[in-house]
Amino acid sequence: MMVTKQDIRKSYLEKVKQTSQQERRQQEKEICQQLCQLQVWKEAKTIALTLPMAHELSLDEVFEAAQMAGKCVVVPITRPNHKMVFVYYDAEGPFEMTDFGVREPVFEGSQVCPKTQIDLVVVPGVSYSRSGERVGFGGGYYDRFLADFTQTKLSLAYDFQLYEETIWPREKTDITLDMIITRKGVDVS
Ligand SMILES: Nc1nc2c(c(=O)[nH]1)N(C=O)[C@@H](CNc1ccc(C(=O)N[C@@H](CCC(=O)O)C(=O)O)cc1)CN2
Ligand SMILES: Nc1ncnc2c1ncn2[C@@H]1O[C@H](COP(=O)(O)OP(=O)(O)OP(=O)(O)O)[C@@H](O)[C@H]1O
Repeated sequence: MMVTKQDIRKSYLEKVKQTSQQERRQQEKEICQQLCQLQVWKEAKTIALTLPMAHELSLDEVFEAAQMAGKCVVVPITRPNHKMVFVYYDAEGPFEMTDFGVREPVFEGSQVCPKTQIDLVVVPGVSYSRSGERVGFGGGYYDRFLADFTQTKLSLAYDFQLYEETIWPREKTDITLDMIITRKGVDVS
């Protein structure tokens, strides 16, 4: 049987629905604790996060931890041709709602953070394999952005997001992550 990335996305949404809010919040807390123990986290001055979609692993804890540690947080704005820039996050906004249901800072007036300035990118996604392969929501935004990114790129995952093997077809443009963090700890490719 051929499993497509689309199948993986569908099955992910079902698993999210089947997981209680309480279970999700608990895993997020533990995942954040795992992340904060890492040397790359401790050393990172500028961290790229995302503003949430309802079904995604919440980064609320991570935003808070970053702010407590005095780190600089940048978030993405999607641009034409599946490009993405990261801008300095300002909780005060202004924001606008995208068609795909994520709040984004308004591009005009935002200060773009140069890619070379980012020490750590927390990459959103649907599912991952132990070798660091990732399935996202299908825009190819992160694959494009990370193609020439040289610092640390990692993802945070609920237990059900992590597959032992890459069971979906791998594309040449897919970028392999440096680490995947679950509540149990770090999986390095
Ligand atoms: N919270 C969060 N923010 C994020 C991402 C994310 O995964 N999570 N992204 C991570 O990338 C970017 C936005 N990702 C997107 C992914 C797909 C589509 C989209 O329109 N998809 C089409 C189908 C795919 C296609 O053929 O282009 C659709 O839904 O109709 C839009 C944005 C930037 N911000
Ligand atoms: N660097 C790239 N250059 C050109 N096309 C690319 C690049 N990276 C990805 N693509 C294309 O973008 C499309 C979506 O890719 P894919 O399904 O892997 O997205 P994704 O990783 O799920 O999404 P995202 O990165 O936005 O979370 C595919 O058709 C893929 O071939």
